[in-house]
Amino acid sequence: MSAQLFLDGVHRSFDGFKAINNLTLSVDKGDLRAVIGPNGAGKTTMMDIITGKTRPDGGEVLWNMSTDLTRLDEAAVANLGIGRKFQKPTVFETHSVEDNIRLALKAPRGVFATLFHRSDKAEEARVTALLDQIRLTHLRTEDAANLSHGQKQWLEIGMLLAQEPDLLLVDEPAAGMTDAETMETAELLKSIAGQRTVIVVEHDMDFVRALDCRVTVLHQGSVLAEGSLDHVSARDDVIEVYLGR
Ligand SMILES: Nc1ncnc2c1ncn2[C@@H]1O[C@H](COP(=O)(O)OP(=O)(O)OP(=O)(O)O)[C@@H](O)[C@H]1O
Repeated sequence: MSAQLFLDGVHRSFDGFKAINNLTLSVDKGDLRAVIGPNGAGKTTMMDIITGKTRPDGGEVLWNMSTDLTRLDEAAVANLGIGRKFQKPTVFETHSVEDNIRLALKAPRGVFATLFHRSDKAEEARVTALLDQIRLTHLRTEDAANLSHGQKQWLEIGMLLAQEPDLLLVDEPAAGMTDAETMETAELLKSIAGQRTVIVVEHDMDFVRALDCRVTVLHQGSVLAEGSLDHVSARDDVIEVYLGR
């Protein structure tokens, strides 16, 4: 097997409730994967387990089929090149867009440093390339505080990219975005995949459709269905868990 990330029989209960129940999931290097599922399906808990925030009661989470992430803490997981973007954007509001990226370039993985350093040419080229990728070149000298919600999300994605993650976990990026921002975010994540692996948890089906990628449906802590969005959304069991019939 060649999966970059392989969850094997993972369990986690909270007060007897099985939030993650024998979850097995495999993602290859460079994949773009959407994870969907009704409220309480275990999506956030799954991300928490991958990133070392929550320890499972059992099972393994293998990185490159060798390192069991469940034995590591959050900092060690981040250090392996696994970056996480939470739903709420966290950028340095009183710094310019380009300085936010510069700070992230200097920081150790998983921690944004708080000191500025002198920039060199290579670093400036990287800042320029990242700003271009996240579509914020025209706003590079603007304070981050003045960005729209969607632009702040892109900036934070850019800050994570500055840290060269191999795997990017993104939690509901489209929440609160305009329709145009939502579609641009899908394009951005598609442009990141291939070089990096991207796993996106999302509720917005227009966004998931725009991602045009393999979809995993979680339900009661395990995988209910997997395949294209058309494939999974045509299944009676998926329709049932979404519509509660
Ligand atoms: N720290 C915790 N303590 C107790 N129960 C928890 C904890 N974390 C999660 N749960 C429970 O586990 C279940 C799965 O929650 P989780 O947040 O992973 O679902 P989700 O699929 O991300 O849902 P949503 O789409 O609403 O964010 C829920 O019933 C939740 O209440």
